[in-house]
Amino acid sequence: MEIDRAIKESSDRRLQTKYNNAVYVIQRAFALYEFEQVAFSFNGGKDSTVLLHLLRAGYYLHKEKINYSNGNQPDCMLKCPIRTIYFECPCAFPEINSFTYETAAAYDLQLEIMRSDFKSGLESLLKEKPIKAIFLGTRIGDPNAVGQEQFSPSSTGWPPFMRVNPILDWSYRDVWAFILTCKVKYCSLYDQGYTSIGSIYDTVPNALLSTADSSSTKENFKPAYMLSDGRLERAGRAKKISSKCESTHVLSNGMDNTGAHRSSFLTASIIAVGDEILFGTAEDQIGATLCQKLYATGWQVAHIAVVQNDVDSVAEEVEQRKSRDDIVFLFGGLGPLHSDVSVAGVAKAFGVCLLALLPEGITELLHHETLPVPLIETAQVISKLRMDFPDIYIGCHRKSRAGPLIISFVGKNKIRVELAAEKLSRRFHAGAFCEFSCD
Ligand SMILES: Cc1cc2nc3c(=O)[nH]c(=O)nc-3n(C[C@H](O)[C@H](O)[C@H](O)COP(=O)(O)O)c2cc1C
Ligand SMILES: Nc1ncnc2c1ncn2[C@@H]1O[C@H](COP(=O)(O)OP(=O)(O)OP(=O)(O)O)[C@@H](O)[C@H]1O
Ligand SMILES: [Mg+2]
Repeated sequence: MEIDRAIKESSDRRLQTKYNNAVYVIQRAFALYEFEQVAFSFNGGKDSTVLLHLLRAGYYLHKEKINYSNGNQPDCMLKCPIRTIYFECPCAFPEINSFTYETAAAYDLQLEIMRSDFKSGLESLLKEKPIKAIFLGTRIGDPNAVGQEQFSPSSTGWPPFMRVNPILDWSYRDVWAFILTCKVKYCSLYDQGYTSIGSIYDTVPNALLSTADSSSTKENFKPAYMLSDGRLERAGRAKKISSKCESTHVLSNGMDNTGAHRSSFLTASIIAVGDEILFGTAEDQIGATLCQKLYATGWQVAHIAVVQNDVDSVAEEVEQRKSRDDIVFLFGGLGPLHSDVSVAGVAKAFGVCLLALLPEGITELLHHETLPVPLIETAQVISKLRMDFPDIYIGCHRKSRAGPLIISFVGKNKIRVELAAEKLSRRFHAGAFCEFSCD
């Protein structure tokens, strides 16, 4: 099979691993479901083009396992008559439409054309056909990939089916390495500088591939596979500028979809997490420095915020900024202390779980060179103290990266505050605290 052979003959070890894993997922899906129970969601884009050829390879290898012979068919045309769903939209690029139709015909894909929105289209299709699993070319980094795994049931409110995402962990570079290594056809728009394709209203060539110089009148673009930083794959896609104003998008050519000019800067936002900044006991020094550095490198800082050490406050701020800005910086609240909730807040904003907390018994690894006690040990003691003193606010911060940990106790009853502080100091050896002050 030509795809399998091209990958095996290539010297790209990373691509071989990605290919093997994806084909494994596909073969497991073919083993789990009957052939008529699976469908392929194909839209002519680069990711679904990669998936098409992986499906062909997976289908061939699956069939081979159950002693199937494909006769004398030339293998570059190996068909995969899988049920294929295409949501055709009047706002699709004509090049995308024709590529989808031509490819479907070339590989004998059993095309089901849908002209409604995804959800209602799938609802009616699933009533008619015995579909249980749908292959998608979703990749980590796509806006809708958050929280998904290689096998992910459809979301609540959607008809029930399994989403199978064989290339979920593929990078932009992996996608192009596959396409170029296997020499498969792809939609012509990618040769004109488009790096991710949506509708004609929200997609332009990626400005990072522009070859324009001031003398030429027409702007030319390098092909998509020349984009060196895959993180900027969606730079040619419109950005929703406000959740309240769904219909207004900003394109990277500086125009919004109403034709008005807007800033063509990439935008950043900065979130500082720290009660101490809000109490006025510490100053945020990082934010201002970051603004200067970003501005100097051509970014526009659209927003800077300080939030409490509180999971929901962090989640709310991240949630709002992530859909508006190209990058969100967050600092503070990242250690092992009870008040360090930033990572949990970010996970909540993305609707995912935290993959790793720290296992017990690695306290020595967390020893901070200027702290006489491992930070994690302090964290445990303070957590316990918070249970004993629910009436006292216990905050922790450091003035600088190398500075000592400042633990503050705030409460209405001075005796209780002193008692809490004393209880803390008794838990550590003499000299662990270099200073003790009471306002
Ligand atoms: C076959 C198929 C299944 C989908 N299943 C889900 C789903 O279970 N949950 C969901 O929120 N969106 C689902 N979507 C919608 C996608 O998450 C996403 O909105 C879509 O690919 C469009 O991306 P766009 O909004 O950038 O055009 C599905 C889309 C397709 C084509
Ligand atoms: N109109 C559609 N019809 C069928 N499937 C679709 C449609 N739009 C998206 N999908 C599915 O969602 C996946 C992810 O879409 P996405 O736009 O990120 O990728 P792509 O179109 O393959 O490539 P690109 O990122 O270059 O646009 C597709 O690979 C496809 O499986
Ligand atoms: Mg697309």
